[in-house]
Amino acid sequence: MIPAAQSPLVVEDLDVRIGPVDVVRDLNLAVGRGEFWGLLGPNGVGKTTLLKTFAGVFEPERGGISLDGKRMDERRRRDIARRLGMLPQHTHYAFDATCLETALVGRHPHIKPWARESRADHERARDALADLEMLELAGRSCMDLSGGESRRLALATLLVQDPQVMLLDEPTNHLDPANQVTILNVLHRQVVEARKSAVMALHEVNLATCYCSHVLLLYGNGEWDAGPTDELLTAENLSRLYRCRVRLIDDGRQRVFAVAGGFDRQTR
Ligand SMILES: Nc1ncnc2c1ncn2[C@@H]1O[C@H](COP(=O)(O)OP(=O)(O)OP(=O)(O)O)[C@@H](O)[C@H]1O
Repeated sequence: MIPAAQSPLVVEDLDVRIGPVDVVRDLNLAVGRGEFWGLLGPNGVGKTTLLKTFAGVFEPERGGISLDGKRMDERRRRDIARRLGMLPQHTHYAFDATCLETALVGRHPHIKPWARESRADHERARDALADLEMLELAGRSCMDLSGGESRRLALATLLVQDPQVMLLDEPTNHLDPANQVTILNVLHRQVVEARKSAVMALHEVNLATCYCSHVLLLYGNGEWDAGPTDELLTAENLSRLYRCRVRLIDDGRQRVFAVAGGFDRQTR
């Protein structure tokens, strides 16, 4: 087992609260290289708030976060941006730029202020757009994209940034099932082949089962559970998590979780 100190993202004794919502109490976690963590919990439990805390942009009540062995609050923002990147839940583009120019913004933490992006930076941006099946849109304005295309462009920009730690807030938002699989395959390759570390908030439990090596479950009132996906993603835990009855369906080829309401009606 990798010692926690060598994990790119280490969370120690963390208490997070927003308004009246107790997000976590005493959270301890080490996200290692090659680990893909799923962050699951009901609406409003604090997944986005916790990701923002991991990114160093939301202040915890207690405890701290270390990035590559150094406390986050001792690092400069530019240094953090070279090591950690976040895909926010919503994608808004403030400037009318092409998709290629927008993706190139991901290189900014790596180049000197006022310097131009290099040929290698351009190649990296084109490769990321190609990975997200968006190369044909490279010259299109980012203002003219559909919801799903905007989402894929935001993810391409994150790939161009190339951080060790990726924080992903519902990356599959706005995407049809095929595109969900496309982008999760890209992210999974980043994690497994390039040995990156990812924490991804999502609501699609069956995608978490397929892609995540570990899960962090937020139950509300500061309660949480963390560990390997195989151990923690059970019908019992999911029923408690979402406060509705969840069943495991296993046809011998695939195991899927289903909310029992609709399923019960079909099989009665
Ligand atoms: N700036 C704020 N001030 C006060 N409360 C806030 C603020 N931002 C968010 N909240 C509240 O904090 C709680 C947690 O919000 P958060 O967005 O982290 O939840 P979430 O688990 O990501 O939700 P969802 O699954 O719906 O995206 C919610 O009740 C939300 O209304």
